[in-house]
Amino acid sequence: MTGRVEPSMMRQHLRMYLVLGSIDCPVDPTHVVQEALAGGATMIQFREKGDDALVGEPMIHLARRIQHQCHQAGVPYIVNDDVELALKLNADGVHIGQDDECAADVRKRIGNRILGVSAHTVEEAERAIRHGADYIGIGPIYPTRSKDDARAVQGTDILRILRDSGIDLPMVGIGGITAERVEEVLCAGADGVAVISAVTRAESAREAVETIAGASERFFLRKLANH
Ligand SMILES: Cc1ncc(COP(=O)(O)OP(=O)(O)O)c(N)n1
Ligand SMILES: Cc1ncsc1CCOP(=O)(O)O
Ligand SMILES: [Mg+2]
Repeated sequence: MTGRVEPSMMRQHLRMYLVLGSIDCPVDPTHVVQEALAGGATMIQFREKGDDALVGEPMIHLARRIQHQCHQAGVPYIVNDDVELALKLNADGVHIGQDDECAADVRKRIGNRILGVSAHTVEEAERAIRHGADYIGIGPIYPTRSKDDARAVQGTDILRILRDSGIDLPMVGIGGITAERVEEVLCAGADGVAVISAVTRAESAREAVETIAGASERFFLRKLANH
């Protein structure tokens, strides 16, 4: 990568952002990824955490396999939390939260790779911007079963509050998002949706992604037509 990713490109990557690790998937996670990519996932985050999560070589092996799938599909591959792993794999980016390594330090370590930072308030979002975030992840928007230590549910109001405060950075909503909720999340100001269970636990990950991506596309086409 020669320079930092452009905000307009970042917004496209955030449209249908799949986040997953082995514990989120009732079947082989690489199968879920393959189906999700075929359905139109626009970015993938490897988030291998939780009680029964893989560690060591098996974790690295899975991380590499998913990275290869993303590379073949031309879709950016982001590593959650583990900056060391992201650098070792030469991933396209890293996502960190408020309890992880300081975003400014991560920016220095990863150069121009994509940096995503979780934020729950205007102050956290403004700090993430100062520290060099390319996008912010906002949530949980709705109740979630995929993150034990999730903060309080924020609803879509937080997205509106952030936009009304003048924050223009690419922004993705996360937490309990389903196809039926996509429009509400985008309407409140998000550029896209990040989902785990709505895709990983769907009977068909491909159809789940197609439905979510379709709802998103319809929203943005309507927005364009109304301008
Ligand atoms: C896109 C996106 N947004 C938010 C998060 C949550 O990050 P964090 O708060 O660090 O929590 P963990 O995911 O590490 O448990 C995310 N991973 N992705
Ligand atoms: C990682 C994360 N951060 C905030 S909520 C969440 C979990 C989202 O998972 P789901 O889409 O299954 O609610
Ligand atoms: Mg984290």
